[in-house]
Amino acid sequence: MRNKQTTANEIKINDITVTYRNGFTAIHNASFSLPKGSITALVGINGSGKSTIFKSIMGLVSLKTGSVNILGLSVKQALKSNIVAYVPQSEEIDWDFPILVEDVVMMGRYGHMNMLRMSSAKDREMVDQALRRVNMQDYRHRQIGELSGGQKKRIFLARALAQESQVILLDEPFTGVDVKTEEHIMQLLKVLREEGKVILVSTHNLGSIPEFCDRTVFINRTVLDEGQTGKVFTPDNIQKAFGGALRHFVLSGDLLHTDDDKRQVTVISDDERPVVLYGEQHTNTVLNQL
Ligand SMILES: Nc1ncnc2c1ncn2[C@@H]1O[C@H](COP(=O)(O)OP(=O)(O)OP(=O)(O)O)[C@@H](O)[C@H]1O
Repeated sequence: MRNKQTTANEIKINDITVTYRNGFTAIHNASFSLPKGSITALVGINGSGKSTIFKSIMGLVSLKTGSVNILGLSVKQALKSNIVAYVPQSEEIDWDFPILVEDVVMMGRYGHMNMLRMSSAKDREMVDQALRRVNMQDYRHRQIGELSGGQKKRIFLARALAQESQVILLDEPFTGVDVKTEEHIMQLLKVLREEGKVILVSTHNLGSIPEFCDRTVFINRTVLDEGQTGKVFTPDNIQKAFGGALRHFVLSGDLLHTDDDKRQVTVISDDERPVVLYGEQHTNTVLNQL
């Protein structure tokens, strides 16, 4: 039986296995929790199952084993209650579809409207507010397809804000965005965390994880490790998750020191923002982002 006491303050992924129709098992026996008022990074190589985890939380794939509990509700109940918002990867969207920016954001309000989808003053106010929060109010009458990659991301984030959801899932929010937009999105996510939202972000920007994610889940078709970023974001786990799939530079010995100091600088990069480690091999500490 569902125990509201232990799950109402978190999303609980419990031993899930997802097998696609072609028989491929993308995720097996994965378990982790996402507490309210936290930002969690979902980290793994291409094809490790990050999008499949998102789809499991949104009820878009059926589970072969296990369960997903969202703040005390089943996935079906959570979707019905409109408490889960999703910011998709850019590739998933047909940008040629003719639709205005403000209409994309208004889509976040659909769950609050009746069947005729007539927007109320409150709906319009929430759209205005959401556009202001992502600093895109001047673009509301533009076609979404005319915006840059970073601007499109902000509009989809605005749609999630307009939805007033409890849970925000962001699939690669920093891909193709400039540093300023990345900073802006991170600041906004921090504010949403303070508001008590549950935020799950898949990202290849390893360097920004210690800066803004309280928790990290490393996956490769199952959970390799998970917990507070300060504890689990270690060189060993990064290596375990990415193996040889990372760009890896080590500066040591003569390049750094004139004495026999054994400490070295290690720069590990999956995509854009690298993670920088300093210390002796295996005792490196994360120096945070460059
Ligand atoms: N509809 C599907 N049918 C069959 N296999 C699928 C389907 N969707 C995804 N897969 C497979 O499941 C695995 C996990 O895919 P998923 O999209 O979850 O990975 P990901 O970690 O999000 O990857 P990326 O970082 O490239 O976005 C991949 O091997 C993929 O080919």
